[in-house]
Amino acid sequence: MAPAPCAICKTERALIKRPKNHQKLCKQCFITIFEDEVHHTISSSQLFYPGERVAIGASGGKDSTVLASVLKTLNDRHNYGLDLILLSIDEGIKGYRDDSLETVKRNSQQYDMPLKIVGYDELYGWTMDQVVETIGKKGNCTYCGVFRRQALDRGAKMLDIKHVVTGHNADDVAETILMNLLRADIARLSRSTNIMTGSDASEVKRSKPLKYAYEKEIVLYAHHKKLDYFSTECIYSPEAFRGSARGLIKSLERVRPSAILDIVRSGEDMARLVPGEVSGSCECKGGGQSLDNEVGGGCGSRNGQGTKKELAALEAKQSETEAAEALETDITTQTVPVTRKVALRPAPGAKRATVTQQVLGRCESCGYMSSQAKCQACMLLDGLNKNRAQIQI
Ligand SMILES: Nc1ncnc2c1ncn2[C@@H]1O[C@H](COP(=O)(O)OP(=O)(O)OP(=O)(O)O)[C@@H](O)[C@H]1O
Repeated sequence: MAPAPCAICKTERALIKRPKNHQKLCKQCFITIFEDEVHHTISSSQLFYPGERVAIGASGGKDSTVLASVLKTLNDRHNYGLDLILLSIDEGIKGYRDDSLETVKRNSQQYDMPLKIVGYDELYGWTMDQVVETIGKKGNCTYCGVFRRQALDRGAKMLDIKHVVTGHNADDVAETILMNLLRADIARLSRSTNIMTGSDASEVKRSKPLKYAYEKEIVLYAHHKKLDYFSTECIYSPEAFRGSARGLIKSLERVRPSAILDIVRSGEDMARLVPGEVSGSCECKGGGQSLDNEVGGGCGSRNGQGTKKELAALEAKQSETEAAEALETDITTQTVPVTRKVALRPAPGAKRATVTQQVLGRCESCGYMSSQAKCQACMLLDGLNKNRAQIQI
C-alpha cells in the first residue's frame, strides 16, 4: 500500500498520526500546526502584552521544556515582544531534581534565556529529602506542592516578574477537572479550568499556554524537534487519586481521542455556572479553619479551633486534595484579609445557598500572600519544625 500523503501539505509522506484527532501529517506540518495552536491559545486568551517579562516555570521535564521552546519560537515569529526567563525551583531531591536542573541549565544556553534557581532550602530551611526523612513518603506531595506554588511566586518576585507560565497541558487540566468532579468540588473545578489565574490585585499571575495541548503531542513535538529534556518521574511522587484520574483519562482517550478536550470544554462550561471563585462549604456550621482557603474544615471540625488531631486530619485530606492540584490552584486575590458571602445560583426549587469566598491578605509569619492568618507553607513548616525540635531533644 502506498504511504499516505500528509493531510495538510498533500506532498510529504505522513509520518505522524495526531493523537488529538488521528489526522495523518508529515513532521513539518505537525510541528507547524502544534505551534499554530499554541499561538491561537495565547492570542485568543490575550495571555501576554508586548514587552511583558514572563518567567517560565522550568522543571527540565517535557512539558516545560516544550513550553520554553515553543514560546521562544512564537515570540520571535509573531513579535510578542516578551522577555522570557527560566525559573526553576530546586526542591532538594537528590537523584531527581539535581539531574533535571542540569537539563534546565543546558536549556538556558540552548534558548538563550537567563535562568534563576530558587531552593526550598533557602526559602524554608528544608529540602524535600529532609521532609521525607522526617514525615515519610506518605503525604509528602502536599508539602512539595504547597512549597513549590509559593516558591514560584517568590522566585518571580525576586526577578520582579508578575507572570509565571507553567507547562500544564490538556491532560493535566482534564485530570484536575475529573478529580474535582469526583470530589463534588465545583468551585475548585471552576478555578482549575482557568487558563489564567490571579487578577489585577494579585502580585503574580499564572497561566498555562499548553492548556489545550495533548500530552502525547507534547512528547511528539519534543521528539521531532529533538529537544533536550529530562524524563524521570519524581522519586517520591505517587499521587494515588490523580493517578486514578490519569488512568481513567488514558482509557477514555484510547476509545475516544477527543475525550481529553471534551472534558476540558465541559469543565469550562460547568465553570460558567459558578459565580466568581468560591470555596465550597457543607450544610453543617463547621466551616473550620483550613490550612488555607483550599480545604474546607467543614463537618466535624470545631469552628476552626483545630486540635493537633484535626490538623493531622486536614493534612491527610490535603494529601489527597491539595497536592493533587499542586501548582494549579489559584488564590482569590484581593488586598484585604476578609471573607465575604457569595450567593450560589440555586437548583430549581432549592433555597438559595451562600458560600464563603476568601480573599487575600498577608501571612502573619512570613508576610507572604495568604487568605488566612498564616499561609499554608507556614502551617506546614510549623509542624515540620516542631518535629525537628522533638527529634533534636
Ligand atoms: N521544580 C520546578 N521548577 C519550576 N517549575 C516547575 C517545577 N516543577 C513543576 N514546575 C512547573 O509546573 C508544571 C507542571 O508540573 P508537574 O510536576 O505536573 O510536571 P510535569 O507535568 O511532569 O511537567 P514537566 O514535564 O514540565 O516536568 C511544569 O510544567 C512546570 O512548568
